[in-house]
Formats: sequence, structure tokens, C-alpha cells
Amino acid sequence: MNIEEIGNQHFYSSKTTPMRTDAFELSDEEKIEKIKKHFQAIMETLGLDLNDDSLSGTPERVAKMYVKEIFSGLNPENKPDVTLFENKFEYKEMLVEKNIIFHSNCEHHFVPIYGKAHVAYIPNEKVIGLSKINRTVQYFSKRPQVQERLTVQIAEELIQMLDTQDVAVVLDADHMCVASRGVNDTHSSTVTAHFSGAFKHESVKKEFLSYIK
Ligand SMILES: Nc1nc2c(ncn2[C@@H]2O[C@H](COP(=O)(O)OP(=O)(O)OP(=O)(O)O)[C@@H](O)[C@H]2O)c(=O)[nH]1
Ligand SMILES: [Zn+2]
Repeated sequence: MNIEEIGNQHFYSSKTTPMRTDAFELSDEEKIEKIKKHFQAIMETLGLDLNDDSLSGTPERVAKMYVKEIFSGLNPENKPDVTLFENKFEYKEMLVEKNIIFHSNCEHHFVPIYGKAHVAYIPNEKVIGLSKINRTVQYFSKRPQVQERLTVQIAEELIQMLDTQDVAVVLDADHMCVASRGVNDTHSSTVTAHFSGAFKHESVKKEFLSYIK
């Protein structure tokens, strides 16, 4: 179960994004209006002069950016339509789409996480339009995230869409909350993985890992 399936019901699990029961009561425009006021208060509290022509539009810019861009994946209406095709070619090997660039944000500090996703699956009856893999990665990225949950959400969505357990997802990302503050480590990166179905077998996993090396 995930937020796409339960509509406006509250549901917590480590795999789903924790949402309030009233998450879908406000329209995007109403959310933008509210966030704009709150962000203006944050800027004023920091001592910034909102009469400055470079700063005056910032509360609205940030509000629009949150709702329409970087957190647009919180709204199930923005879930991409996915085109599937019959697997007429009887392609039975793994398909790997690697180096899918994604930009997300850390839910602990609200600063960027960015990196590459490598996705593979072994087709069953259906094959997926390639760009829809990118779009699925992007949709779940555009939420406040932890990398572990993002990995699992992408994998579970593909398992469901493609009607196969044979799915692998690896994310390799830099966290700005680690790099540009706190421990200020600009060298470390974080790798997470989800292997299911055939990808749990050592030889299949190894083949996939050899392609993304
Ligand atoms: N497991 C996991 N941790 C993350 C992720 N993104 C950020 N974090 C960590 O979340 C933790 C939050 O810890 P806190 O101690 O509450 O935050 P903090 O005081 O700002 O900690 P520092 O970052 O160590 O300064 C930090 O250790 C972050 O590095 C992620 O995707 N997965
Ligand atoms: Zn963080």
C-alpha cells in the first residue's frame, strides 16, 4: 500500500512517505499561498530585508518551487503515465538503464541529494517505454526523502507496473547535508540497492553489476 493507493487516508510504513490525513485538502495554489507566508516569516526572522528587489519575490519563488517542482512527487496527480508494450520480441534477458540522473532532497535537512540511478528488469509479458523508467525515478525523487526509501519506492513501483519480481535498483548519491554542513565530507557518496526475484541470484546480480560498473 502506498499514498497513491490510499488517497487521503493516513498511512505510515518505512516504505511510504509519511503523509498527514489532510494532505490532499488544499489545492496547489492554496499550498503556495501558505508556504509563501511561512517562508517570508523565516526570512524576516533571519533578519533579511524583504523590501530589497532581489529578495522580495523569494517567498513566492520558494513556495512555487516546493509545490510545483522539487516536492511535486507528494501529489499523486503528478505520477507519470506509463506506457507499456507487449513483449512481442520475446526479449527474455535483462534490460539495464543506467546513469539516470536524479535530484531529490533530504527529509532531515531539506537540502539536495543528487546522483545516479541504475535500474534493471527482466521482462515478463510487457516491456516499458524507457523514458518512463526515468520519469518514475524522478517522481519519487521529488519528495523529501531518505535514500533507502527512495530506492525501495522505485523498485516496488516497477515490480507492480511490470508484473515481475525481477527488478534491480541501485542508487549512488551525494548528500549535501553531509557535504556542505555538519561533517562537511565532500568525498563520501552513498550507495543503496534493492534486488528482487532473479536478481537475488548471484550470477544475475553479478551480470547487472558488471554493466553498471
Ligand atoms: N540513513 C540515512 N540517513 C540520512 C540520509 N540523509 C541524511 N541522513 C542522516 O540523517 C541524520 C540526521 O541526524 P541528526 O543527528 O538528527 O542530525 P544532525 O544533528 O544535523 O546531524 P549531523 O548531520 O551529523 O550534523 C544525519 O546523520 C544525516 O547524515 C539518508 O538518505 N539515509
Ligand atoms: Zn540531511
